[in-house]
Amino acid sequence: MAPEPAEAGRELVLTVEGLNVVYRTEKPVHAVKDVSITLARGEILGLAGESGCGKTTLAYAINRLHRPPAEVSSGTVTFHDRGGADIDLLNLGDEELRAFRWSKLSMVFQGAMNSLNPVISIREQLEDVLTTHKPEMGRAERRARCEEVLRLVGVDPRRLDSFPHELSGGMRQRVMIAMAMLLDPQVMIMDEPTTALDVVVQRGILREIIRLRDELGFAVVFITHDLPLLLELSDRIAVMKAGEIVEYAPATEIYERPSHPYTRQLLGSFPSLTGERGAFVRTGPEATNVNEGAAR
Ligand SMILES: Nc1ncnc2c1ncn2[C@@H]1O[C@H](COP(=O)(O)OP(=O)(O)OP(=O)(O)O)[C@@H](O)[C@H]1O
Repeated sequence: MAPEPAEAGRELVLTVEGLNVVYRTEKPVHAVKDVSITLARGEILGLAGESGCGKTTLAYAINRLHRPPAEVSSGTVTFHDRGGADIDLLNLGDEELRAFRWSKLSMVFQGAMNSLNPVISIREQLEDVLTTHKPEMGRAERRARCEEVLRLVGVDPRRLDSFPHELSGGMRQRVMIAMAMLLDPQVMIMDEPTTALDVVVQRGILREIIRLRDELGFAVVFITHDLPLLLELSDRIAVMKAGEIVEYAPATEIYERPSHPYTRQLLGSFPSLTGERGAFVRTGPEATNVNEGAAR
């Protein structure tokens, strides 16, 4: 499937072309099949599909985080840097890759909140990212940046001296999002970032993500099996089935005119989407009142 041309006037930040990922196990699993997607600057791209369809494998491969037995058998991933340079992600050396991750593209994983080190304070864990990537940064500046990102995600900076177990699950996940934002990346890949949280907390965090995207202009690949949530959040949606992207269109089009039978089936499996069409509210960048919409 050829990548969709960028919408008029929208500059691209990421292009994935013909990507194939295979798990080289005894019986090889072709988990990602000829996937081509583009991500525009500031865009929220939703990646939908049932468990096991290959969403996580795709996200890992984009950021070169896949490990054997997973192998990218063909395809390209190109990052279009702010300065105009194109970065061929699949061919970066290890050092370049380390410098690239977090600073240009960061990831918030499924259950990331549990990956915080329990015996190290939030401050130390955030500062560690800065010391590694920006060794030139002074102590005061580092502290200020950590406070700033916590504020951005709605966590009181006084929490910096807390340990992970002293924070609720929602707060820990916000801390992980803050960490992903520390170096001001151009792209964030979020893999089921709120699935483990209750609906109210989930809504709050999603509202923050939309607001921050509007303010800071980063692009997001948002992965979830929760299609109703993606319809509200995303500009475009790619629907994945058994490793393939079977439909790829603006969220409104997916909702109003789903063309693939599998998309229709997915939409049909969410009772909240099958009622009065007028009840549905989109909260994309064009929506006038993003916060109110997302709060529903
Ligand atoms: N280490 C592995 N070895 C072999 N096959 C794997 C491995 N990891 C994943 N797979 C297979 O690859 C396919 C895609 O899995 P993946 O985890 O990417 O799907 P997903 O859509 O992200 O699912 P979920 O929403 O449950 O995380 C599945 O068939 C899965 O069984």
